[in-house]
Order: sequence, then C-alpha cells, then structure tokens
Amino acid sequence: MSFSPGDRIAAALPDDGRPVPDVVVEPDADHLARAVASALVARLAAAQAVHDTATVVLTGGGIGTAVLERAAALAAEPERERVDWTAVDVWWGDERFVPAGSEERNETGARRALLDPVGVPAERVHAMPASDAGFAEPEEAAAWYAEQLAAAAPEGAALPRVDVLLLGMGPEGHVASIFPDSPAASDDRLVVAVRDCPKPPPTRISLGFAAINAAEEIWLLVSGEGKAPAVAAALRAGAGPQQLPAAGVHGRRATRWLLDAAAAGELDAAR
Ligand SMILES: O=C(O)[C@H](O)[C@@H](O)[C@H](O)[C@H](O)COP(=O)(O)O
Repeated sequence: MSFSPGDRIAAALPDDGRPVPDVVVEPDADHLARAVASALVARLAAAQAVHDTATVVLTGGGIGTAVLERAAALAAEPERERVDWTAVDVWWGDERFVPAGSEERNETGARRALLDPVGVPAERVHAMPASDAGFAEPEEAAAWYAEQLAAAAPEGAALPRVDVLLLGMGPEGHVASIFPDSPAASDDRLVVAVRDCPKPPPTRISLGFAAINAAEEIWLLVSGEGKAPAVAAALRAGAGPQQLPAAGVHGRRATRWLLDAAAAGELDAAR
C-alpha cells in the first residue's frame, strides 16, 4: 500500500505503547502550509471558545514561516473562521542567541509573517532573549525564559496550557534546537542553552523535551524529500530520542505529523 496526498495513516503505524501519532500528507509544501494554517486558526479559535485565550508555541524554519504567512492571509478573509489574535499568547520552541532584529532570529521572521500583520499585542509576545538583551550567557537567558513560563502557569501547574506547539524538523531529526546526541537531548530542564550547535548559528536557546511534551497538541511540520528518511525513522517503533530527537516528541492529547508527499516518501518502509 502506498500513501496518497490527504491520507490519514495513523492506523497503519506501529503500536509500541506510545500515543499513536496522527499523520496527514498533503501534495506539496504550498498545500501543506495552507492546510496547517487553516487548522491552526481553527484550533486556536476553538481554544478561545473554551478558555477565552489561546496559546501557541512557534517554530522557525521554511515551512513554519510559510504557515504563519498563510495564517496572516486568512485573517484578511472575513468569511473564514476567525481567531482573535489579540487574545493569543505566543512563545517559541527555540531561538538563535544573536542580536535583536537579526534575520537569523525566529522571532524576526514570525513578527514579519504573522504577529505584526494580525496585531498580536506586545505583552502577549513572549520572545526568547536576544544576545544583546542583557544576559551575558545563554544559560542565564534560558533560565529567565523558564521563569517567564512558570510565571504564566496557572495555579498548581509548572507551565502555561499550550494549545498547539509547532515544530519543524531537520534532515537529521532535530526538533527545536535539540540536535541528535547533544546534551539538550538528555537535559530535563524546561529551557536549555545550546552551544556548539551543528547548524549555524552555534549558540541557541531551546525548550527541552520536558516543556515540549507538556503541550496539549504538537504539530510537526515537515516538507521535502531530504527529510523523508528521518520522518520514517521517527515513526518506526523503537526510535530513540537521543539519536533522533523528533522521535521523542509526544503531545499530551495529540502528536500530528503534517507532511508533504515528498517528506512522506519513505513511510511505506516504516511499517
Ligand atoms: O533554528 C532552527 O533551525 C529551527 O528552529 C529548526 O528547528 C527548524 O525548524 C528545522 O530545522 C526545519 O527548518 P526548515 O523547515 O527550514 O528545514
């Protein structure tokens, strides 16, 4: 059996005791970005219907930024389901420890693509610190961000409720800035400093697995055939999060792999 665009193949995946991930395949990157943007707006609107506010954790990366651009375009279409962007809290899964405003920062791209066009209020935009924000070391910046998360948590909880946490994935299976066989992959802190990162820039801040996996829903956005082997490996029973961080990602209620056909190209071999 092969997977066609639009197939939902969760039932075909191995059952090794993990929450069964939901896998959705779209024909190409453009369709993927549009589909994820629609789903994101609907999911945040649904969270607002229950809680008044919604919380999303953003990713950098090509497909992640394309999703934000598509979400901003939806906000300009009044007939679409609407999210109240003034009542959305925005956090990040990882960030490059470079000066504010740098094009290398995930924050810079997200502000341009979505946050500024739709008018998310400044007090709801929880950016990870830039390298010129007054922290001498990324470890201090990471500790500060963990404090911000704790301060936003409801009584009795360690973290705020995260409705959707978006992640990209690198071709070797990294998520956020947790790279294969890196110290961050076995660090149980909520937020970690990352040094000597194999993908430039070398110094970063990242949520750890403990914070990532506290999200209600995690959506992994993956496009392109270069990532097909890592997608298949992460969905194979027994994949280890140290060697393949994407395999260590499990949302509390849902883990959704949102793929284009090229990224899904080796899923047959995963079964
Ligand atoms: O800082 C980073 O490198 C990103 O946060 C990273 O996790 C990214 O999301 C993936 O590498 C996918 O990136 P692409 O979609 O651009 O391949």
